[in-house]
Amino acid sequence: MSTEDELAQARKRVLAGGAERYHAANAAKGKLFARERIARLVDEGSFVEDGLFANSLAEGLPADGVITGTARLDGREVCLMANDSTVKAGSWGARTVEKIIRIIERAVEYGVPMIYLVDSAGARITDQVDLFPGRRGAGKIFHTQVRASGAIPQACALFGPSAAGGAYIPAFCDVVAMVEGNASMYLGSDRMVEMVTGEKTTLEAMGGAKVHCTESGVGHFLCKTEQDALDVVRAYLSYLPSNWEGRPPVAQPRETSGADLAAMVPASERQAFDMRRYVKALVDEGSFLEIQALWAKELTVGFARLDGEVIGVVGNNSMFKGGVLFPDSADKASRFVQLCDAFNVPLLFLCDVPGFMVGSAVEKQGIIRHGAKMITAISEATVPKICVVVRKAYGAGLYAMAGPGFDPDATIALPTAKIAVMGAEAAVNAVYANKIAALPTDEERAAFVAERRAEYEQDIDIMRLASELVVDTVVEPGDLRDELVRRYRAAARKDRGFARRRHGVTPV
Ligand SMILES: CCC(=O)SCCNC(=O)CCNC(=O)[C@H](O)C(C)(C)COP(=O)(O)OP(=O)(O)OC[C@H]1O[C@@H](n2cnc3c(N)ncnc32)[C@H](O)[C@@H]1OP(=O)(O)O
Repeated sequence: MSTEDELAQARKRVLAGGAERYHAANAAKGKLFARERIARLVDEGSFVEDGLFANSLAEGLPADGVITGTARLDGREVCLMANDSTVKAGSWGARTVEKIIRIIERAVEYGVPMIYLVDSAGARITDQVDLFPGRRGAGKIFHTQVRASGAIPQACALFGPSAAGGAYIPAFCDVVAMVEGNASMYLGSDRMVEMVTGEKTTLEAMGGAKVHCTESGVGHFLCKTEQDALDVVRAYLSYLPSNWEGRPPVAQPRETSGADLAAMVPASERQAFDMRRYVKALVDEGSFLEIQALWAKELTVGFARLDGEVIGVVGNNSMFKGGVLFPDSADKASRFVQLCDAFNVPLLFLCDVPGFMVGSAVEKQGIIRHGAKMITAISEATVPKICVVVRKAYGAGLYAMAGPGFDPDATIALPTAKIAVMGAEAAVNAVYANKIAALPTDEERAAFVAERRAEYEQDIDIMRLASELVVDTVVEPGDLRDELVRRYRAAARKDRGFARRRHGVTPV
């Protein structure tokens, strides 16, 4: 049994983390000590730690390299873990693994978000028999995370490496914030890659924050500093309930920025406009939190507030690749729709979509299964869904954006809306190519095409579609926000039911 003094000494040693040289190395990279990260994130004095003395009989392994516990964040309970990279580079020993599993299990039991502050070399290779293969080995961390997914929010801030198995902790989170320059995720280190494949690369080039936030889509927020990463985790959680049974927190309603929605949408569909600007002008000022802003930019997704209530926005952005849907944008949408559906966040689809990309490159990438995944997510989402056709909704793009066949609570058209199997130019070409080719002069061909196009445009006129009940209403852009507020309010009492099956077989 320790004396009071010995206990205080032991506590002090653990709280100091690893040897000074590791602290100095981290500080030189601009990295904070794991305990400082926690202090900066949670409400002051609210952190309650478990397993402080884990592996304390071993030399040089304070807390076994991970800090776990409960805390309050903006007044709400959370569970968290933080790797201490001053202890064997934050690698996982057997107690590390047990502590991580226990805190995730606790988060599920308490029905509160789980936050992962990651900076880790993955499995502690020297201790592998104890931590790797068993029933409560490292694999159990991932199993527990997957079972927790959709039950509680899981958010990760990544400050340093997350090597090998360590890379899966972020991967199983809803979102990952990565600090530029220091954060990286990879299955094999640069040394291992060279040994196995001969490729010479670096952690940054292969799995750095920029790569994952702009190219692979594994990272969701690219952050300049550690503080930015902590702030974005806090912001993310502010839009979500503590668990799947709750409703998202309601905030004080705010006015819009006052920007003119009508003026933002050019009449010619050949002219691009920035859907992110449009969203920002529609929702409560300053409330749009865009997710994966730098990846698959032809589609924008994120949380926002409408009269104080949280919504999830999915919008086509014609500023990038004309707003056409690609495999990555389809994946981005499906994941976000699933996230919103899991946590009772109503969805708003803002359509300006020419359809899915065509051609051999995307077919080889499996555009059909990626598109099918997006359509599956939208079909399975039972939260209130409103589809606003801002400009065009062509082809399967209409289906992927929760068009009328996908049980939306409403399909709203703006006067600029066009809904069609394809645009007029493509349609006339598809149907009349032989007839056009048979005409003798350019003038005759041009006149024929212009006539057919005019007929086509008349056919898909939005007032005709309103009269056929294809859309539920047509509103002026200036009335859109009020219309949405009223409709979401009405849909809030919707009975979402439960599907009588285990789960679908999702196209992957
Ligand atoms: C589930 C399957 C798995 O997860 S297998 C895990 C495989 N992990 C790896 O291959 C990562 C190996 N480690 C690294 O690449 C580097 O340590 C990284 C993470 C990039 C950090 O580099 P750096 O900050 O320079 O630290 P460092 O290499 O000087 O290491 C500091 C001390 O920690 C140790 N360490 C590191 N990684 C591990 C590990 N996975 N298992 C056991 N020990 C590890 C190093 O040996 C070093 O110790 P010491 O200071 O020499 O006593």
